[in-house]
This record gives sequence, structure tokens and C-alpha cells, in this order.
Amino acid sequence: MTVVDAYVGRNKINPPGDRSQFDMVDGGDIEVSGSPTEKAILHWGVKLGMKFDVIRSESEVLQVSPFNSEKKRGGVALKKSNSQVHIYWKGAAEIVLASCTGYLDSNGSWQSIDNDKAFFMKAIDDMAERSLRCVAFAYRSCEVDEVPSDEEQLEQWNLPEDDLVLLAIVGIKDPCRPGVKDAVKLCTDAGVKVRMVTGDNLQTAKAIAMECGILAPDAEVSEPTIIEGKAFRQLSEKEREQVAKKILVMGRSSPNDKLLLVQALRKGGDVVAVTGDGTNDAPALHEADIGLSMGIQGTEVAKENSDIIILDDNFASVVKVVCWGRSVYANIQKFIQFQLTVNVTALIINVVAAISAGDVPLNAVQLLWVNLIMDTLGALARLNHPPIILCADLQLVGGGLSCHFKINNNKKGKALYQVSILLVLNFFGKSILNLNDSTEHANQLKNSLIFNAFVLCQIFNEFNARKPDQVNVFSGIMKNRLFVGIVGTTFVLQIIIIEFLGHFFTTVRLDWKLWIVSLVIGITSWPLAMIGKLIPVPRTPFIKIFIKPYQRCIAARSARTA
Ligand SMILES: Nc1ncnc2c1ncn2[C@@H]1O[C@H](COP(=O)(O)OP(=O)(O)OP(=O)(O)O)[C@@H](O)[C@H]1O
Ligand SMILES: [Ca+2]
Repeated sequence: MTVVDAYVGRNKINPPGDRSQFDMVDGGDIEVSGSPTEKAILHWGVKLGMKFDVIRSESEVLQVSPFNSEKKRGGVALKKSNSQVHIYWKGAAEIVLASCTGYLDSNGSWQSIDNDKAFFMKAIDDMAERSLRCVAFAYRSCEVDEVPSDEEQLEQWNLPEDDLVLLAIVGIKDPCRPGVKDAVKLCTDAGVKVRMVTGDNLQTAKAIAMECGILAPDAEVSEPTIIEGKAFRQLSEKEREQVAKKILVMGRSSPNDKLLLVQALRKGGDVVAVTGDGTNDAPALHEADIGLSMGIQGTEVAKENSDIIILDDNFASVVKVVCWGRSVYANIQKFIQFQLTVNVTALIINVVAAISAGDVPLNAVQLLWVNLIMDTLGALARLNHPPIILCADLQLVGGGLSCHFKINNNKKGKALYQVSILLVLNFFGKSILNLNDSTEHANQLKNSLIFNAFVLCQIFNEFNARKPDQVNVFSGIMKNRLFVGIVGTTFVLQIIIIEFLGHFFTTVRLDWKLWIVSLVIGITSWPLAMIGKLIPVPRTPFIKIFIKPYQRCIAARSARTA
């Protein structure tokens, strides 16, 4: 941050560090500390030739009222060497200006501000429109007997803040960091709406929002797209919920306004992430679904109240967070989809067969093997998926896992296919395969075929589960060698089980014809999944189709009784 504009009295100093208008000498190379805003102001002071140590030695600090985000100003009471007490304020320009009754002109003499208030307001607006943060300095003198004499009272003393004399107004530039505009665009494309909530003046906020792409350049925006914290705060809870969705920029917000906005958005069903650095952001960071604080600039309080600390303070990292989060979500979804298909199929086949024939085709050892494929190998194969997937490729998820856990056509279709084909094999397999019905071997051969076809279905299904929302499930498969290796190994193990480990698995050897039958059954899940993905998922979740008539019925009944 740097001071790029400065008004002293009605005089604009150009450039702001021009010392020629003051009777000062070089302030030297001084290390300054404080918040970025304070550092910028102090640097400006140094440039003007201010000598901090001299000024410090000439006065005594009586009381400090630190900068406060709620009031947007901070003050200090000083006792000068001539025993006069002066109270200095610095803070948000238009707020400090409102408490001023006079100003010091370039000769250092007092002038009434009444006629010039419009001039100063315009100066502030001009700076704000150029996305500058405006800070004003003012002071007043104070009678010595107004100052509390004992220590304790002095600590409690509320510094008088009216009847001030304006000293200067500065415009501080905090340029949009490189990469922010792109990150905002990436977020927007991926369905994340970026909003800016700041303590800055509405004009400044609007100009900055345009610079970093939150607002379209030269867009005609009005309330509530861009709103002042005070206006938002005064709305009722219901109104806030409605308005919050439309807000893109909030200016002159207090810490509580940030919190109110997060609450309103969450109530409206949005998943909210908040980034912040200051102590004043802590309540909002805490309330948000995901609080992201800044590692370098961030205060301890902000970090403690956040879930994630961005070490490089770069907004672009938020994009990474979204990508990682969505990848994890997608992986969970894929895993569940895969598990569900296998479990539902196995359950239905065994239950139907047990009820109708009193015998189950898939025995315990076989199911354990299937479980091993599903859980361990399936998870391992998925482990190695490249984590950063292009954000825009991923569907927007929100409102928690449960409501997005849609069982789409694809999954329903696959389970249905497997169940029906295996049931057909169970009941008509022997006659289809021309086996002698009564022998024990025929029964075992049929069950072995069911087991083999079932396992192959799962192996081929692994490919479908890789890309649940893409038609081409093979894209980039060679990059994921672990996946290929695991699926290959599973396939080889299955051959070994059927051909050599029949004793443990209660299976018999299958000839090449039955292997082809199993392979065809397994491989058919590929085209089926592709077709399933081309059928659009209905907007209404499946279960709602049943719930809706019931809800309507209830509503009608209660309307009748009312
Ligand atoms: N140290 C300070 N002294 C005086 N005024 C300040 C100081 N810091 C900020 N301001 C004023 O207060 C406004 C910002 O208020 P606040 O700190 O509540 O907002 P913020 O959005 O959290 O800002 P930041 O970007 O500093 O985190 C600025 O526009 C500026 O006018
Ligand atoms: Ca802040």
C-alpha cells in the first residue's frame, strides 16, 4: 500500500511526497511497523521529512484509542512540551470529516469548514473512484483540566471526538495483486460466486471490484448488488436473506455486517467460504462453512477462527482449495457409486435365490473376495487419481453431501443390468448352457459362471466409476498406471481363482466358451454406462417423485381441516 494522493488543507500535494511545500528536512531511512494502512501513512510521513524521534521526545502520549473497525477511526491524546493537550484522530475520511468543524489551510491558520465541506467530499469521492482508500487526519485541543488526573480514570477516558480540525486527507493505493483477476474468473466459471465485503468506502470498493473482475467494468450497478454495510444491517432477517443473494460488493461494513451476510447466505442454502486477514474478520471466518485466513498478513485471531490458512496470502490459492475439495468429493462419490452397485447386486441375487430356491449362488468366500476387490483395490486404484481437476469440469456441489447424493440413471441402470443378467443365469443358466439339470457338477458350473461374471462386471465397472460424469471413461487412463496395474492384477487373480483355487472358493473350472460368456457380460457394462450417461438426470431427485404426491395429500388434508 502506498499513499498516492494527499490533500493538506485545500491544497493537493503533487506528488504526495513533495517536501518543498513544507519546511522540513529529510526524515532519513526509518523502519516503520503497523498495519499495511498505517505503514503506508508512516512511509508518506517519512517521505515528507517527518522526524518521529524528535516529535516523540517533544510530547508525551496520554492515552491511545486503537483503530477500531466498528468506528473506523483511531485516536491518540498527546501532551505537548508546552503542556497543551492535543487529541489526534485518523480514520475513514468521510467519517472523520463529518466530525470536523474547521480545517488548517496551507498557512496553518484555522478556517471554518462549512463552505468547504463539499470541496473535501468531492476530493474524497474523486480518490475513491480511482480505487484509493481514503484516510483523514484531524485534531482538536483539549483543556488540561478535562484530562482525568488519576491513572485509572485516564485509562477509561473516552477521547473527545467532535469539533475537530481537519489536517489532511490521503488516498492510499492497494493495487489488485497479479493473478487475482484470473482467480476470480476461474471461480466464477466454476460456479463459485465471489463477493467482496470490505471496510472501505463504497466508491473505493466499487472501483476495486471492477479492477479485479467481481463487477463487470462500466456496469451500471445499484443497490442491492452494491450495498453499504449500514443499509444491510438495518434490514429484517428475512429481507437480508433475499438481498444477500444479490450482493456482490459491500462497503463500509463492520465486523458484524460480515457475519450477518455469512449467516444470511447460509440460511439461504449456500455453502459459504470466507477469506480474511484481520481480527474484524474473525466472526465471519468462524461462522462460514470454510474460513480461509491469510498466513502472512493474517492476525492470530483470524487464523485461529479459520479452517484453512493460506500460507502465501494469495487469493488464487482459493481456486486450489476448491479444486481439491471437489476432487475429494468426486472421489467419495465414485467410491460410493461403485460400492453401491456391487452391494445391491450381490444382496438381491442372494436374497432372491435363497427365497426361491433355498440356495445362494455366491458363497461367503466368494463375497469376501468381491469385498476385497471393492474396498481395498478399488480404493487404491482411486487413490492415484490426479487431484487437481479443472474446476469447471466438476459440477457445483453444495448444501452437504446428502442432498447431492443423487442416484442417477447410470448407477440404477448398472445395478439393474447386473441383477437381471445374473438372475437369468441363476434360474435359466442350466438350460441355456445345455447342462444336465440334476448333477451336482451342473449346479457348481452355473454358480461358478455367476461368480465369474459378477466379478468381471465389477472389474469393468471400475472403469465406469473412474469418470462417472464423462462418456469416455478411458481418457487419460495410461497416465494412471496404478489403476491399470491394480485392475490387471485383479483380473489375473480372478483367472487363478477360477482355474486353480476352486477348492477354496467352491468353484469349478470354466472352459473358454464360458469365459467368453463372462467377459461379454462384464464388458456390456461399458456401452450401458455410456448410454446411461447420455440420458439427462431429472432435476427432481428420484425419491421426490414419491414424496411429492404424499406431501400434496398432507397439504390438502390440512387445508381442509383448517
Ligand atoms: N490503521 C488505520 N487507521 C485509520 N484508519 C484506518 C486504518 N485502517 C483502515 N482505516 C480506515 O478504515 C477503513 C477500513 O476499515 P476496516 O479495517 O474495518 O476494513 P477492512 O475491509 O477489514 O480493511 P483491510 O483491508 O485493512 O482488512 C479504510 O477505508 C480506512 O479508511
Ligand atoms: Ca480486514
